[in-house]
Amino acid sequence: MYLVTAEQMRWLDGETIQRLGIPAIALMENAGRVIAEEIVALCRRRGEEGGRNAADGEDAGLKDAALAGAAFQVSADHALTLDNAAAERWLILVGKGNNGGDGLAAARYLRETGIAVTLVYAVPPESLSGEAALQRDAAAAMGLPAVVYGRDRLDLAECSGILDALLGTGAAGAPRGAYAELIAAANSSGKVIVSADIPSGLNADTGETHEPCIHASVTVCLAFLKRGLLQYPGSSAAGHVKVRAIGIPTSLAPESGVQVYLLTPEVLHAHLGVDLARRRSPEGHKGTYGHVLLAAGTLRMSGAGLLSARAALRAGCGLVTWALPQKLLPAIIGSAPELMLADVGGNEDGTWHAGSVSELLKLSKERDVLAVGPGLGRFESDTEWLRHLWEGVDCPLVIDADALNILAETDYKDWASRRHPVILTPHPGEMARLAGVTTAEVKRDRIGLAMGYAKDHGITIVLKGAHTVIATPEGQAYVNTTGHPGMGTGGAGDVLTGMISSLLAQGMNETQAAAFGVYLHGLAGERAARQRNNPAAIIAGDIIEAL
Ligand SMILES: NC(=O)C1=CN([C@@H]2O[C@H](COP(=O)(O)OP(=O)(O)OC[C@H]3O[C@@H](n4cnc5c(N)ncnc54)[C@H](OP(=O)(O)O)[C@@H]3O)[C@@H](O)[C@H]2O)[C@@H](O)CC1
Ligand SMILES: Nc1ncnc2c1ncn2[C@@H]1O[C@H](COP(=O)(O)OP(=O)(O)O)[C@@H](O)[C@H]1O
Ligand SMILES: [K+]
Repeated sequence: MYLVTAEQMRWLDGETIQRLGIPAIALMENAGRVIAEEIVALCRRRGEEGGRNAADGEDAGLKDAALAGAAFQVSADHALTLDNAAAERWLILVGKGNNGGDGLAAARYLRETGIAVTLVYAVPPESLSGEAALQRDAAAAMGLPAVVYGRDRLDLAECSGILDALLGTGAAGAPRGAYAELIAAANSSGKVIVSADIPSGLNADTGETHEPCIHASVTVCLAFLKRGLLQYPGSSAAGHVKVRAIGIPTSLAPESGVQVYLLTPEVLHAHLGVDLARRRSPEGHKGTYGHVLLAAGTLRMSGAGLLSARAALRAGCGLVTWALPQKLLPAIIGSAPELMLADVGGNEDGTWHAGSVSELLKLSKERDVLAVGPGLGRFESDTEWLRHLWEGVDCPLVIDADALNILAETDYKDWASRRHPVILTPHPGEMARLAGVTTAEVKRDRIGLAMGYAKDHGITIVLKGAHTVIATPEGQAYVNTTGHPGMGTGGAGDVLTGMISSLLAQGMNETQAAAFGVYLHGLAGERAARQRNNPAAIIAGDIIEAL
């Protein structure tokens, strides 16, 4: 599934209208209809008590084999049929642009089901133009009651639900005047809110929420998923996002320049070529599945290295060598018997020493991936140490945690270019240091920032946190939705580093390994949570055990 910007969406609208010759009003009709269908579905879910609904009626009829086989049958448009329609009263908040037009079309379809609707114009209806004006006139001709905000009396307490069709992808800046007042009133009404396309007040590209922004229960996103709906806080404002087709062909998307995808099993398989079943050759042996070298851990943070190493093993690679300061050895021996340990010297206090680089370079010659960073800490000449690894290690590199902080302090673009790929796995704080911006700036547009950085530096970025973004040097991005806030627990990122390294060692390319690693990490987190009373109870080791 594609994730588009408002600009790409406008291009797609335009092409459908101009090249395909589909009138804009037809797209708006489709939009209105799918929005109405989702509202009806919502009313049906919450409202039914006793009595049969239309679906039950159909089922009962079909169960009667004699009738089903012989009798002529007619059924109504189920998607727009509602038994308890009389109990519903919806307010349709109508903006001046096409988003308002979608709302007006939806109002007509809702009225057809028997739901009482009242149009609430944010601006005088005379100021609508184009297709929205056509919808205004159709609604008026149908006799739908309408009020104008600020001119007529309005009591939100009298409704059973609110359709927010104030602002869509054409919005610029924070909602102004009547728009802002209506959004604030809708939010404080306590009524269920459905948003047309995006919650009004949301930046459709970045996911920033203006003050005020609608807090919807459901957002009926039209044609293509908007990037802002996948980025927090936009994701929270949108509620349950339902993407519905309105007649704009998906085949146009590649031409629009869209490069961002929702990370689904289908995208992993069909677009990235990942074998989700991870089939293995019957002849395979531990040498077939690759060997990860991990440079991680200090005496104080030995657990980070252990978590990464164990996660790498559980993610399926054949062998893991953990290179660690000598002082850690007595504490670690026996803690994971499946691991190989490599003593690389180090300082008396159990920290790393830059002299370890020659041993690491030697070890890396017989390994398929080098992962560096978890629990590494900082040490004298660590920049030169990392530079030697960057320039001298002849296999893919995964860089995490303190190794990212080392990179952030230097202009590594000046380092010799590498033959093999690099994956950086920052959380937003580390990303901020790398990009030289504040954490708030990273959060403002995670997708945009990760894409820009990855392309500019010729590396793969895994920007962690809710809805992790994987951005490639070629300018594509994938947004993950597996996982949950319970995974915000010490060491969860170390587990991810081990998993991505393991998938690389098994022969996946950097995009496959990063995307699939993130996806599996989230799924494992979900599985781990199901075994607890509360998702907050999981710890990083549980994620490994759930792999
Ligand atoms: N055929 C199509 O194109 C299709 C379009 N579709 C639908 O159209 C939507 C996009 O429609 P759109 O481009 O008309 O813009 P939209 O979001 O309705 O608002 C713009 C209006 O609001 C105003 N305004 C702007 N910012 C404001 C602010 N901060 N505070 C207050 N007012 C503000 C601004 O007025 P102005 O200030 O310029 O006078 C302008 O007139 C899209 O999300 C989808 O729902 C789908 O049905 C598919 C087919
Ligand atoms: N709300 C969330 N939803 C999904 N995944 C999350 C959420 N919060 C954290 N995570 C995941 O948990 C991991 C935390 O990593 P990180 O911050 O590096 O922790 P640590 O440094 O302790 O290992 C990341 O993979 C991140 O994406
Ligand atoms: K809206």
